[in-house]
Amino acid sequence: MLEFRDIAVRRGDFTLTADLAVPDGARVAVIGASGSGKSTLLALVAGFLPPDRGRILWQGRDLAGVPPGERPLSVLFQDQNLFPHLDVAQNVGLGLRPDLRLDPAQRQRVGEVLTAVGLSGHERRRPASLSGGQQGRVALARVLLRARPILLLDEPFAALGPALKAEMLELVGRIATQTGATVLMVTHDPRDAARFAPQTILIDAGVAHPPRPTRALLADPPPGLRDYLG
Ligand SMILES: Nc1ncnc2c1ncn2[C@@H]1O[C@H](COP(=O)(O)OP(=O)(O)OP(=O)(O)O)[C@@H](O)[C@H]1O
Repeated sequence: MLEFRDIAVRRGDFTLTADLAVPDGARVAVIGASGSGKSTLLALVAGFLPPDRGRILWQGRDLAGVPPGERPLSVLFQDQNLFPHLDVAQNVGLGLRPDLRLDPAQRQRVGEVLTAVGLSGHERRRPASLSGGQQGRVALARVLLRARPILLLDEPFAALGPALKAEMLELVGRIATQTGATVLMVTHDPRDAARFAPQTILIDAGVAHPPRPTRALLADPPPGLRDYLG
């Protein structure tokens, strides 16, 4: 379980509070207006931002003081975190060893995850020569390879068209099932939330609310969310 216990964090004039828990293996959307604190919530879990108050616990262990690279998670942003000077296989291999000194078994594993995301035969290509969807697949292959128990997604497919985005979310769903990951996904699109996440954390007026069933939330949105959805 991922727990936000009595969390408060300030960024300039803005304060976000959170007191909630996310069950193991859950897929949870994070929605709220622009500037409501969605990325801030993920940054707390990732360890990019320390809380001013409260604790974040994973399986009962306080994550305070654990550096981002040692946290039990993978993060995917919109830019897909790909390195332009490295080829596809290297970009994926980084997920196992930042120095890329992979042993034969690890190299084989890179090949397997590239096959799993439909990129077999593209190992030597650079990210710039790939389509947006293919770049997304490279990033997801790395997530699959790392198989960390928490996956944080900050609108990673926002730049893709609707069909491709749906395909990518489907792939994320498969990877999450395969790895058993608990997923937090920031999105501006309620359709993505409905499609991907049975539960949703709504952030409104500086408060991240405990997860609620997504469909019920979208069917009868509270005033703040209704204004945002338009
Ligand atoms: N480095 C910073 N310094 C000061 N204030 C910040 C900083 N980063 C974010 N903020 C403020 O914190 C609040 C929450 O920002 P955050 O990026 O978490 O919102 P968001 O919901 O992810 O927004 P968006 O949907 O536009 O990406 C905003 O009011 C923002 O202005």
